[in-house]
Amino acid sequence: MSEDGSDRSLLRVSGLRKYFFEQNTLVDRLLRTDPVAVRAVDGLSFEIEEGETLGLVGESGSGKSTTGETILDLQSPTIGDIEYDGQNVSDIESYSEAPRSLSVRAYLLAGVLAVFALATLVGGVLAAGSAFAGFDPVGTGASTPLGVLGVLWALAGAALLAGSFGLATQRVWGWRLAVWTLGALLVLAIATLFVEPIVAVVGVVASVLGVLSLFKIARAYFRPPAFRRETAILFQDPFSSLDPRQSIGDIIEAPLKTHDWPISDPEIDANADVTTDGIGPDELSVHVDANVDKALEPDGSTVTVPVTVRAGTAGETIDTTASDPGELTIATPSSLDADVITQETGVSVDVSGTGSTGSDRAIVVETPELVTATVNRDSETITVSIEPESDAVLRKHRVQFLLRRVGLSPDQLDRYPHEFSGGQRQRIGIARALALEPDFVVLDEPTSALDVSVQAQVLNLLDDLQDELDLTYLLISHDLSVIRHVCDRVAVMYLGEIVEIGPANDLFTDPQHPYTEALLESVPRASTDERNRTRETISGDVPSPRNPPSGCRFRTRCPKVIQPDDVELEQSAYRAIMDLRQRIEDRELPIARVRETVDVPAGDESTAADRAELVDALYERYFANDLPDRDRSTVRSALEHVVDDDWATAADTLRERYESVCETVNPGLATERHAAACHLRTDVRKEPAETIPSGD
Ligand SMILES: Nc1ncnc2c1ncn2[C@@H]1O[C@H](COP(=O)(O)OP(=O)(O)OP(=O)(O)O)[C@@H](O)[C@H]1O
Repeated sequence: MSEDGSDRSLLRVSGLRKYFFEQNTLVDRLLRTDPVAVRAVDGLSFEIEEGETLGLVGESGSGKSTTGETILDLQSPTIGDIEYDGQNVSDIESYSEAPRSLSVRAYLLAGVLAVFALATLVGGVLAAGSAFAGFDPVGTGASTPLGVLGVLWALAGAALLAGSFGLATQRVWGWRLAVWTLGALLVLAIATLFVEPIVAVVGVVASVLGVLSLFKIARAYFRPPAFRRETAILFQDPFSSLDPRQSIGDIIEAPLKTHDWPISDPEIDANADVTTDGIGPDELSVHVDANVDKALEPDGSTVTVPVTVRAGTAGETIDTTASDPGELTIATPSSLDADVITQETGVSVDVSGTGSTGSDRAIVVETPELVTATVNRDSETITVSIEPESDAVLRKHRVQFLLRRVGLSPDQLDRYPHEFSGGQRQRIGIARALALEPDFVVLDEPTSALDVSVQAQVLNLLDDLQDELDLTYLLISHDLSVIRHVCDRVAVMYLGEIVEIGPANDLFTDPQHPYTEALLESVPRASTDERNRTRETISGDVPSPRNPPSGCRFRTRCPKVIQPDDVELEQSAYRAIMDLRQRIEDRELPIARVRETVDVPAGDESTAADRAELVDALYERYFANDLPDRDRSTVRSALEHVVDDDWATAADTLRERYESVCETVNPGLATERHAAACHLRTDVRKEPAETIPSGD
């Protein structure tokens, strides 16, 4: 729950599935091999509230990382909905929702493309007109073949014009149309080569220029989706996730460049808040660039630049390194040829010059860091223009700020990852993750590659950053102590499903699902009492996500699997029967080996007594402790069918008596705050039979 007590969901996931399809290549399809689905994430539904940390815990291979990556759209979901801040992620991603503001350069290039399209259209019409309609105002005297090409040029020109209009209005079809028509124009230009080489050369050059400008426009249009700016991921391994050939400054700056940060919002008004000292406001005008919101934080829909203008003294040198570190003082004398010396740490201004008006009074303008001021003075007015620093400077400042924020020195930005320790590298990873000011961060095993001694420092840093920046976290970990230490709520995953979800404290003190209980039991404890307790570890291997068990996926390993009403066996005996049944279904009983140990021949050569001996041997192999009479007789009857090579009847015999609700019905999670998908819970939801999407 968020700090103000409201429970606003930032992320809502419903029915999320992510299947990886194997044997799904063209060759497989030609050979008619059916694709195999690896059901990495299989029907997750949960919410994450603003400001909270949800932990995702489970054994290796349970689908935690795939869940995180699918939520962030680093993998596309097979099916299911992900809503972020009330909006479906696929809508946030859509092209029509791309950033509203385009750079002037992109508009300019779209204009160039339109002019080229228009010229092509006009040229084509003139050539066609001259060849076929006696319309030849500029005397092209085009031949019939050139006339035919002219018609095609005109058509392509019209299509390109439409395409550039579509681009300017941010439509996907505009992009496609422009690409296709430029391709067509290139072919036409080559065709024209055989008819009119000069026209062809002009056409080729123009088409190539068109293609180049198109790619530049595309870069501006097809920025990575807005959703990715609001979210980030911190990877497990700080060694492999940082490119060793890039300086850490470049590493942290990379997402800023990819997303064209800083981004200006044309809907934010910019104005100046001017105080003057010794200079009459009536002789002062201040122009503020509309895009200063790039450099300054807007307050609602307005960004205000505090500007102080004061009279300076001729001969005074103002060294801004000595001023308030949060502020940059830019000064110019009234003459415009002031000697401004930019240093890495600030700006010094020599105001010894005299004003063009003859005054020896200098003008000093103080503005916030990251905007620059230029002063112009004529006999009537002093004009101060405020504009943001260049994007490159703003990005560098941001990188320095981020480095400071994660506890590293901003001077280190030219150094390379190998010069840092594991903990420091993970701090660099955090700085990179936070570069675009995300609201939601997936932390994928953030400390598991680190020394124990630095794990706590990194976790504390993440905690501080969460408070300071109102971050919401999804923390993926198999380390229960990390989860317990950090998370508000916890979801436990097993084979692609959430088996239990609830507040961290409730889940750790009162686990509801046998899998959660087993996971908690498997954690080594520090105290002697605890160490001596009997630890019930989970038996068996995790089944394959290619063919997960029916019903409850944990049932093949569950120490509490539910027996049918008329069966009352010890859990271990029931488990042994279930395991035997599974082996029979998989036809994996080592009959031949057991036959050798008791020296019983195969097939018709064996007598009834031989077969009984073989059944005895098999029974003893799997049931060291004898079963009650009725169960012994059922199991032996099944084994007899096995010995007679009738595996199907053997499996049916066992299924008839021992089939558990755990295998026939998939338990779903109830909507309670603390819920477990287990038939032992009275509030369990019974899931309908599922349909598996195909690999198409
Ligand atoms: N690209 C892929 N192609 C096929 N199978 C995949 C792919 N990525 C993951 N899987 C499978 O999906 C299942 C879930 O993997 P995932 O990495 O999400 O699990 P995890 O719980 O994060 O495990 P770990 O803690 O080991 O990272 C695994 O069985 C894995 O083999």
